[in-house]
Amino acid sequence: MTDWTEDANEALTLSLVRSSKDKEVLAASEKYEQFNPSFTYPIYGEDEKIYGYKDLLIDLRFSSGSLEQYLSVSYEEKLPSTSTVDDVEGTLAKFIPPGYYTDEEAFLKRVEEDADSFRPPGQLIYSYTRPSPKSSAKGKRKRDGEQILDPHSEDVIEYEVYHATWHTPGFREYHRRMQLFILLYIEGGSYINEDEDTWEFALLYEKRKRNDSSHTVAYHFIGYSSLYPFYHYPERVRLRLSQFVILTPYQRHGHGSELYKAIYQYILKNPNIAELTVEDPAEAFEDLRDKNDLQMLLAHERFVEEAFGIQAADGVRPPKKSGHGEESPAPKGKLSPPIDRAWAEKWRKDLKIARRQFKRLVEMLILLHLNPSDPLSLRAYRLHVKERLYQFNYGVLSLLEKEERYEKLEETFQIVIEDYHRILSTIN
Ligand SMILES: CC(=O)SCCNC(=O)CCNC(=O)[C@H](O)C(C)(C)COP(=O)(O)OP(=O)(O)OC[C@H]1O[C@@H](n2cnc3c(N)ncnc32)[C@H](O)[C@@H]1OP(=O)(O)O
Repeated sequence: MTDWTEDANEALTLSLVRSSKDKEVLAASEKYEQFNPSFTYPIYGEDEKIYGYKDLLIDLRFSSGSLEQYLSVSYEEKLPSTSTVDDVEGTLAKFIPPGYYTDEEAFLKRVEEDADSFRPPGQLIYSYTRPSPKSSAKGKRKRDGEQILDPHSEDVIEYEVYHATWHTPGFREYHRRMQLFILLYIEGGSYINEDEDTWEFALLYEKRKRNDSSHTVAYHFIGYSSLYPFYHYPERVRLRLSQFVILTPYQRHGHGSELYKAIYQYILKNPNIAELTVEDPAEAFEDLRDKNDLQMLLAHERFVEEAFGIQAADGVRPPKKSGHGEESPAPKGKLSPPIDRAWAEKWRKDLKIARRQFKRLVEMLILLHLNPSDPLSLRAYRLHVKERLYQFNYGVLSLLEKEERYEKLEETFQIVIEDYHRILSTIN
């Protein structure tokens, strides 16, 4: 019997299309043609299935910078249209702006035009570089030939982060093309309300030089984050990071971390913003945030000096375990429980980190050099963490009997500590 049901996540294929000139500069590892969404349930329903087709392909392409869209639906066979056969294009069309391309030739022409003219919307707030995937081959003799490549040529790729608001010219339309990625990649993600005027956005692009003598650059979209300001007493705002996405081909290359750093630097520099908070973070994002926050704190000379009681001259990193079961001497800094709360709060405010996150970071940093053979320190640490956990879970814990409450708290403590060890093991 023929199965007329297709998996919507497999049928929907996404691609970012570069102009022919821009494709020339790519390394083989970058020629990611197509990728699939993680979720399609907001579009095609809870079970992410499409009924009525065989070998269905929903080909949704984006011009890699301007995000102009092209949509084509094809299939091997289709059942005669009835109410149970899904309207593939009509359903998706409700989630993208009208006027998308359906003529491939016209779309590819647009891609070529946009590659020359597209510039990111908004203001440049942050940039970084990465070695080009091609650069590792440079300067080395190729195994299959005589050619020695020039080690000084285009070895790095630049990346730029732009800050935009609804008032940025053309941004509203741009955002309408971009927001589909939220539905496709963030579990529980939904479109934001365009009528709320105060949304802010951080947009990440790859800035790629052409191979020719013109030195033209083209911008390719990598990901973005949307942020919402809430009132913060008495006269500032707290910026809440609401959505954050890095497109599949660029994931796990440190771009999410750089976009996060860009947002954090923007907040640090802006006197109107009191702190950064995050709305309902996914686990992968929590890890990204923890890692970057910890690295930032450990690179902060003055913080490390005060926290660990070591002089900058001794190296800004806190003392590490010797690796032979012996511990280095316990540090004499402020990060030994009981913690000086006023000291911690001053740093939290200066660094504009949300309260719960800062407390977690402090707990992780204490753990970094806690001597497991010193029962007094261990006890002080346990009390320190449990006090926060008790307050955080007060609603649930207060309903339990005393014994059960202790058990639950201990259980939670062990889970938290295990997770801290996992995160700490990845940062050195
Ligand atoms: C507030 C919110 O919007 S929460 C929603 C977050 N967004 C999503 O889930 C959308 C889909 N996913 C993404 O867009 C990306 O994968 C992100 C934003 C989660 C991560 O971006 P990336 O560019 O891949 O992150 P980056 O390469 O900087 O990774 C930094 C660290 O984050 C953690 N991390 C990143 N991706 C993952 C993952 N899929 N699973 C577990 N940990 C992860 C790791 O600790 C990683 O360090 P490592 O690579 O050395 O192990």
